[in-house]
Amino acid sequence: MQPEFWQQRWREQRIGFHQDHPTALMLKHWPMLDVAPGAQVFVPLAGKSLDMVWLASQGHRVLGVELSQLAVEQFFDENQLSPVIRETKYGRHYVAGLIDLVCGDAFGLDADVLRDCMGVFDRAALVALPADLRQRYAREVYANLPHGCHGLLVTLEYPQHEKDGPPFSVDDAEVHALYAREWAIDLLERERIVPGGPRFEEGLSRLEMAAYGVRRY
Ligand SMILES: C[S@@+](CC[C@H](N)C(=O)[O-])C[C@H]1O[C@@H](n2cnc3c(N)ncnc32)[C@H](O)[C@@H]1O
Repeated sequence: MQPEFWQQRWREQRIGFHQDHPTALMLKHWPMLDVAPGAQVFVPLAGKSLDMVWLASQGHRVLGVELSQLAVEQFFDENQLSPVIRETKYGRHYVAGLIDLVCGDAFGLDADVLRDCMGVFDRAALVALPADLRQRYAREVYANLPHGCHGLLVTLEYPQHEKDGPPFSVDDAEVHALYAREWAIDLLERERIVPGGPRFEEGLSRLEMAAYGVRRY
């Protein structure tokens, strides 16, 4: 999945993954995870997700990263936020209130910039990546999060041969293979999505969404 693929999706506004509300599984499970209110929460592959607004409303500082400048600009415009912009080696940071959204490559982040992220929220991020990049993502991005960091990972599962991603199917075995050496993984909920809907699920015989609590040892 090359950056140009996503840049084009944003240019053409083919962003069916975007929700005009915060993720329901986050609203349900986040409060039980006990991420301290002042903790910074990492939101990888953030898009213009309203999850960032909700996390900030809970008192969290948010560190998002998103490749597309269009997505970043739409996020601040649509939420009536006026960001202050500064450049670092990680990209262009747009900062407003508790939210710091970096327009840059998640694979360019290091342990230094992520050192305060005691929380993580991953929706449509791991599953947006093809298999080889998922391995790099776990090894190179999650590995830079501090010990004790905890949060929520939302995945999708469906018969991969029935449809091409993204989003890709990432099953329970893969989640464990990617993370279990460094992270405690706890399946919180698995939700069956009724097939035949008008969006991505069209044509799939089975589609499930799973929410995992994750905690770095
Ligand atoms: C499927 S979307 C999900 C966005 C958001 N998490 C949501 O729930 O709406 C994936 C996003 O990741 C961005 N992206 C893809 N690869 C990236 C990378 N290497 N670094 C930062 N952002 C990336 C894309 O531009 C796209 O906006």
